[in-house]
Amino acid sequence: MNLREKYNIPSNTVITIAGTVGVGKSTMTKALAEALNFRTSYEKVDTNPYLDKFYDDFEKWSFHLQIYFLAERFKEQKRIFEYGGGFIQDRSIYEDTGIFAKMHYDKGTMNPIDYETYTNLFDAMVMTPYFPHPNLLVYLEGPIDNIIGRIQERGREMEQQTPNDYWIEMHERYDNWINNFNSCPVLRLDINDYDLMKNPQQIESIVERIAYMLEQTSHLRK
Ligand SMILES: Nc1ncnc2c1ncn2[C@@H]1O[C@H](COP(=O)(O)OP(=O)(O)O)[C@@H](O)[C@H]1O
Ligand SMILES: Nc1ncnc2c1ncn2[C@H]1C[C@H](O)[C@@H](COP(=O)(O)O)O1
Repeated sequence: MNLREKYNIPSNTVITIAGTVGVGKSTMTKALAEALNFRTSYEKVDTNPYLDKFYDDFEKWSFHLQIYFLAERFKEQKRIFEYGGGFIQDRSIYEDTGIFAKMHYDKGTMNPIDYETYTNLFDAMVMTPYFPHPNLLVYLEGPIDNIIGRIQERGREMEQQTPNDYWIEMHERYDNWINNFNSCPVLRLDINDYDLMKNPQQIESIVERIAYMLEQTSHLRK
């Protein structure tokens, strides 16, 4: 019996993992998908044709990058729907607009016309009754110093070369964003409360908490 069966998690569940860059979403996505025998939907970083250019020149490339991410996530959304759920998704679509696009608009590195075009497109695509929201958003959070340490250790050059102020501002914005988020149920996990790299068996207690949240919010399922 796998953990999904043990904790009575419906096989069509969709769980999205959210949190700032480097907090551990991909690691959590992999561990949860293995534990629950679910499919994964990862953010493609290595094959993203805009990401390096974006970190080199935010102003020039922020609109292109947002459009690219929106298209990629929408395709993934369609794939999840076609399989009938049973997915762990690495980063939610909500963060694109709620964190990244907004942050660059506020900083002046995404121009107001591009921002309006992007948010109109996002709202038309996502904020419709036809868009299936995930059953649960697992939000990973932790101290900014640990997170910057992980970004440095992971070694994506463009992120390593980005000033720490960028990560600090993003971290603060995430805090505000999650406190006001209400598009689907949320389970918050502090990265200091588990270590899936040293103790992979800790995934069971996380699955247990996920199962509890899903049970508590089961009336929201269609
Ligand atoms: N519990 C942990 N302890 C130490 N390092 C971790 C832990 N979880 C993830 N990492 C490391 O932190 C870095 C960022 O993790 P990752 O899962 O890629 O984050 P994200 O997908 O949120 O950007 C990776 O190098 C990963 O190996
Ligand atoms: N919507 C986005 N806008 C700008 N940058 C983004 C967006 N979504 C992801 N990113 C960046 C941030 C990181 O450099 C990589 C991957 O994110 P990660 O949190 O490491 O999975 O893409």
